[in-house]
Amino acid sequence: MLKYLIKQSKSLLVSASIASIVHGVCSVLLLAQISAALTTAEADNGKMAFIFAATAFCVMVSYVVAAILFERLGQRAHAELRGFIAKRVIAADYRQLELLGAARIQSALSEHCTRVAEFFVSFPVILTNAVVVAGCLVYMAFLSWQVFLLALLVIGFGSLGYHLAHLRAIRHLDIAAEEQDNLFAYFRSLTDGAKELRLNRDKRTAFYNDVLGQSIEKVRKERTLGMSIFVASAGWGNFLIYAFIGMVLFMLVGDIPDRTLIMTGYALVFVYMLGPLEALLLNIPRANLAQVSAERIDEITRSMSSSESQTHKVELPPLQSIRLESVLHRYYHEQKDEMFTLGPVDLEFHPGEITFLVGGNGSGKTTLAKLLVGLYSPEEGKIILNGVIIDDMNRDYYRQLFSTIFSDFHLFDRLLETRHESDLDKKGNELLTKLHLQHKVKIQNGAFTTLTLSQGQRKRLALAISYLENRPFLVFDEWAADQDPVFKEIFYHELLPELRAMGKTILVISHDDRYFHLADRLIRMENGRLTQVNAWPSETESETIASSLILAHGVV
Ligand SMILES: Nc1ncnc2c1ncn2[C@@H]1O[C@H](COP(=O)(O)OP(=O)(O)OP(=O)(O)O)[C@@H](O)[C@H]1O
Repeated sequence: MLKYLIKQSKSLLVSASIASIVHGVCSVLLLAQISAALTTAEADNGKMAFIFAATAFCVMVSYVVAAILFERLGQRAHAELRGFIAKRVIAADYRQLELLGAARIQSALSEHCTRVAEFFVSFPVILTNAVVVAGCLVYMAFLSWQVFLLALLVIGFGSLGYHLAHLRAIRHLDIAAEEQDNLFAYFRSLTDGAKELRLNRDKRTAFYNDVLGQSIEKVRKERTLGMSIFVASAGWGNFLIYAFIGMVLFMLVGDIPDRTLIMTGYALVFVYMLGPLEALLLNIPRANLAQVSAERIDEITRSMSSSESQTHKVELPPLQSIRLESVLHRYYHEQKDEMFTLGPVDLEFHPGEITFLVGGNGSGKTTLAKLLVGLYSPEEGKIILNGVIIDDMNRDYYRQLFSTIFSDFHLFDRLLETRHESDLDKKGNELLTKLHLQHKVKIQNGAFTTLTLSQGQRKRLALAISYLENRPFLVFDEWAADQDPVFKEIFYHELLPELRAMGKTILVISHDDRYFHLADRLIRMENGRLTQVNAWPSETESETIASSLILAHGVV
């Protein structure tokens, strides 16, 4: 991931790095000039002052340029990452997203993204200070090769200690990053489960103490451990530096004649080098944290594979028929080591036909609908549209035939239409009136004035959107379940026949046995299998089917 970001902003990164290196080099030159001014007896003060001022100016300019460029780089990386993950989420196979879960995606989009972007804040600090430290070492080598060799020895020891610490620390940071994904799921429960938590004190206490609190604590503990190991290794580095200074001052320099002069030069270099070294040791762990987050993002985006090609076609073919041939799908439930199998299903749909899909809870109705509309690809069997087999190459195109309202539907706050029809607002508001919503919500400039509606009203709004989408095939998954009796009547007796008259193909998943007789065809699902395909049930027949459903579930 870091490599991808670096590649995306190559020129900006190169410019920012050059500015950082110039800043580091100029800082060391400044040091050399200060040292020379202090230790050289006869010197051309005017010339030295001029060079000093020019170098100081370069330090200032290179610092500002590097800081601005890296800030831009950081913000760009953040935006790129968010865009990259969002695009992957949009393109991912729906089933992969279900398996991955919303929490992990949220965690990648928020926290992990921020940490990776922070790399670009740490990077200039690391780069500039590494240049200053390297420059100081070179300057020391210039003063004395023995001191330089000693410095290399110290750096060798420091790096070894740092590497060992790094291996251990990364393990803890990885555990923290993994737990953070769970934490995001619990954060969602805080808002999604707000009613339940308020109504039940025990649930609230147990949720906080045993679930959320423990997860927060685990992230805190593991991250603290990981970062403490890094900080300890920074301390080890600091200790080595002082040991190095001590050895140079008291052992290497010893009682040489020009001791004071030489000592002044060294002392200056050491003092000058300490700040950058500390900054270096502190910022490397941050870069490591970014690396851990980048790996996590990689892992999450890798599991969002997309086997399908995205459609670019705008025109849809006239729907003649959709045929499901021996279509099969399986869910594997890991915890219970259980498998739910839907199918093999054979079914055919034609335009202007209302099909009711009925069956008990968990029998597989929604799963069949997801297969039909192309959200799942069949594990076995095939779906055939107008004689053409649907596969990964054309499934996205095929999906554009459908407008669906599943029970867990989502309402966007605006009509997301790329066909910019000028009278979209007018058409939308007429539909809202038709669905008795005109006093609750309006469409203005393509956006809904509010979404704070009752569940039944939200479903009517979703229905209005389905009308506007004007797709040939409509799927309603227990749409009428939240409607009052009056609107249920309107839905089954007026809206469905009207949609059929418009030539739409309609699949209605329903438990409303009173209306089964209104279907052109009634199909029944039981434990993943279609047990009955019934054309044009009469009113008495639909009552019989309803009672057989009740008997099948022992509800009498
Ligand atoms: N996303 C999923 N991952 C794993 N298993 C699932 C998933 N969705 C449904 N299942 C399982 O598949 C079975 C059928 O579920 P489905 O939602 O299709 O039933 P349904 O007939 O629509 O039920 P209901 O009338 O309650 O809406 C259930 O036993 C359920 O446990």
